[in-house]
Amino acid sequence: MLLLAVAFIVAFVLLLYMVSPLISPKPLKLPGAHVVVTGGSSGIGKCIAIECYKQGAFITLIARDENKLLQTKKEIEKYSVNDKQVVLCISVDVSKDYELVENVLKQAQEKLGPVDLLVNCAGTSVTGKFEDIEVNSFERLMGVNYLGSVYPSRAVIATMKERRMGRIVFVSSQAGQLGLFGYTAYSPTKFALRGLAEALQMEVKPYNIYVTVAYPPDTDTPGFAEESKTKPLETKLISETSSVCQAEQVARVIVKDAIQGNFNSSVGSDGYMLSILTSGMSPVTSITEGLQQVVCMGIFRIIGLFYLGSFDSIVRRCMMQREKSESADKTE
Ligand SMILES: NC(=O)C1=CN([C@@H]2O[C@H](COP(=O)(O)OP(=O)(O)OC[C@H]3O[C@@H](n4cnc5c(N)ncnc54)[C@H](OP(=O)(O)O)[C@@H]3O)[C@@H](O)[C@H]2O)C=CC1
Ligand SMILES: CCCCCCCCCCCCCCCC(=O)[C@@H](N)CO
Repeated sequence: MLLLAVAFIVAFVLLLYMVSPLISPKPLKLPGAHVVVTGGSSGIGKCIAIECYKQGAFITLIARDENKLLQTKKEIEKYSVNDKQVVLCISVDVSKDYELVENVLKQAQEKLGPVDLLVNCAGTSVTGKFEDIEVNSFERLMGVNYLGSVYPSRAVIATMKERRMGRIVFVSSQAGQLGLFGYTAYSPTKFALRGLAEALQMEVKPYNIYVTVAYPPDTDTPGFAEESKTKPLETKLISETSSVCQAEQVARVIVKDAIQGNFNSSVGSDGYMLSILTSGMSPVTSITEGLQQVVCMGIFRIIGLFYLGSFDSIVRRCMMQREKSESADKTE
């Protein structure tokens, strides 16, 4: 009986592997490809642009600050692998006016050809207690992080469908996989990207277009330094659970996953566990990935419950500390 069950499982797994070429996309060829990176003038976006440029791609950088763009262009050009390569800069706010975003992307495509890979990396964060975050910050973050990814994607998708090829990356965050103290304005914008990516992937898969959602951990960038200035103590302590990554490393992983057309892109062991744990109804891009999810999800939930317990106790300790020092202040 046991033997029969084992034989059945083995046969099932073999069958899965036989059909695996049907669900695994063909890798994207970066040499000569046109890669657009929003938020490409700083941090993770800049490193993604450098990584693609090193592999022979033509780059369009999109961000608001022109000086930062030009400086980054110079920095990237140091890594050229042939003399035809171009780095184009476009100064535009990705979150304000759809028509404008569509226009500048049209111009970029006239110069460097149709977009092969779009990386939506422009984003920003605000941390604080729910009641301390300015009301307009909720709207602003949704604008930049969510709509700022919708607009460029919406602007390139028709051409990608016509060409029956293309890749779109959404840079979410580990805070787009679980909600943490201090991230009431930021997390929802990153969760939203996951919903967008799942729905879009189902629409465009028959057109050979693949969508990737990246969930980076805390990463050493100018944006992270800015965020750290006003981060609540609770958020700091909780985040220290996992260490801060280098932007180059995060970028390498994202570019590799985008090339392979993986739906999910995560960094490190926490990232791996979180992605398995939150895989839900997201598409799989390899049999191995599906099997890992089936086998590991329960165990990772148990580990996750311990993490949640420790986060709750951090929050409680901070609250008690605060109340103690407040009452001490009053009695003085
Ligand atoms: N660093 C981290 O710890 C993590 C970051 N992330 C995500 O990764 C992405 C990049 O983060 P990071 O590298 O730290 O960020 P940085 O702040 O270092 O860079 C942000 C980039 O986005 C551009 N940008 C911001 N707002 C707009 C806008 N409205 N229109 C166009 N461009 C804009 C900025 O240029 P300019 O200001 O000139 O427009 C800049 O190029 C973000 O989406 C972030 O949420 C995810 C997980 C962890
Ligand atoms: C089995 C499950 C294990 C779970 C481990 C969870 C560890 C959580 C650490 C979360 C760190 C928050 C990252 C946010 C980064 C970000 O987006 C901002 N820095 C942007 O600037």
